[in-house]
Amino acid sequence: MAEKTAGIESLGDLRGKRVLVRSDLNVPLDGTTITDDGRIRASVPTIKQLAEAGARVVVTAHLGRPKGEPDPAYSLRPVAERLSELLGRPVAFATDTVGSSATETVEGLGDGDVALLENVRFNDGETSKDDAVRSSFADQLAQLADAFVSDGFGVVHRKQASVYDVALRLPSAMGGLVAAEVDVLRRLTEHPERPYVVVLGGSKVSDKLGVIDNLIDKADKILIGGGMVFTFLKAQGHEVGKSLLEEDQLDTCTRYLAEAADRGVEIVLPTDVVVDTEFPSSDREPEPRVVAADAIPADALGLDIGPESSAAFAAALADARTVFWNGPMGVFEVDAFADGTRAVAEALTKVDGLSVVGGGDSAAAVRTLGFDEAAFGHISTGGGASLEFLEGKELPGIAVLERD
Ligand SMILES: Nc1ncnc2c1ncn2[C@@H]1O[C@H](COP(=O)(O)OP(=O)(O)OP(=O)(O)O)[C@@H](O)[C@H]1O
Ligand SMILES: O=C(O)[C@H](O)COP(=O)(O)O
Repeated sequence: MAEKTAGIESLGDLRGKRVLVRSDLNVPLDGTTITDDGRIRASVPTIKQLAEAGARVVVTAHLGRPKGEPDPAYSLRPVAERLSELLGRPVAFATDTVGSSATETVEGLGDGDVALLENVRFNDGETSKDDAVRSSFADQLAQLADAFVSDGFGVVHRKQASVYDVALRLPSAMGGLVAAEVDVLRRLTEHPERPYVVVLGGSKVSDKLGVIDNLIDKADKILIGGGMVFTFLKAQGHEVGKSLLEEDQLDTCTRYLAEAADRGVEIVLPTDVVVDTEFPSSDREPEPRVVAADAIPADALGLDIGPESSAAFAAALADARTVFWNGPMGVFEVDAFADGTRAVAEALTKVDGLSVVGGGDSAAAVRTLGFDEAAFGHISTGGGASLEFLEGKELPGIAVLERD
């Protein structure tokens, strides 16, 4: 994909030009404190590159999922401050996206200056399914700039005004972050070195089953942990107590298990799990217990893979030459249920080949558990986007840059 798509140099001399950059600055916040700034750091090189080229850089991004109107809980102001620290230069903050503050802020930029517009999802035109509504918002965004750079890999799977429609209105280019992400993910889908092991976990079971469908004829082993486990265990006829379960996906899981067996792909499920009687909360000390995966008590729920499974997953990863990991193995945010995720992360750091971590929570897990990012081949900034890429779906934010 990337080789067909022009990079920033294709936009010509940018000195004095207003360049709108779509970044993914959707970071986790605790109040106004950024708890993981990985996506901001990943966005810095492109913004810096444009500023150094003399462009007047106008960054647009979303935070969370506000309902198409301003909501102070989702303000990008704290992100503007962090971006400014990381860039080592002021970042002007516009308190709206296309209104008077945005216009004045952009007008006030000198060559090489940087501005961040308030959360683009405070405008209902951004995410509207109605093409006309999205288009009219995209027209307003486009008026703020002379060129567009798409650099928010985490949103390229969204057909939204600041990702898709604006690229139809301005000379557009792919930013270095999107190009690098596409390049690595392509290595996972085209001729991966073998053995190729995929590790899936997390809580969004239905979101991830499509990936299994697409990888079942590419991967050698698929290791399943996290909240996904229980729908598979149930599909195998085991009781899962109060664990996360997506009943409507049982048939799909049964089909994948059969298909994998037919094709000689090993689907590895945990043999033991760490359970508790309640989901962790701040007003109760966890009481973790290890039980066999086929004997989860009716009053318990699985919150991590057990030690035997962690060792088995690490062993399955030991000789891998290509690994893709998406979704934590357990509720890693709570120490009592973080061991499985820690074991998989540790195993990935030892892979002799390409190891890719995809998914916002998995990437955050790696960092909060104290691993050095450099020990992994690549940590993707995209959760849904990297999954949809691996599912083989067309990503609107990339397709729009590649059109003739
Ligand atoms: N057994 C479990 N039961 C319930 N929740 C779980 C379980 N194991 C992991 N989780 C939760 O799954 C969440 C992460 O799942 P998710 O599918 O969102 O991961 P991700 O794909 O890495 O992230 P994102 O979709 O944000 O990019 C974590 O908050 C974790 O606590
Ligand atoms: O967190 C993400 O995966 C991206 O920022 C996209 O956010 P969204 O799922 O709300 O579109």
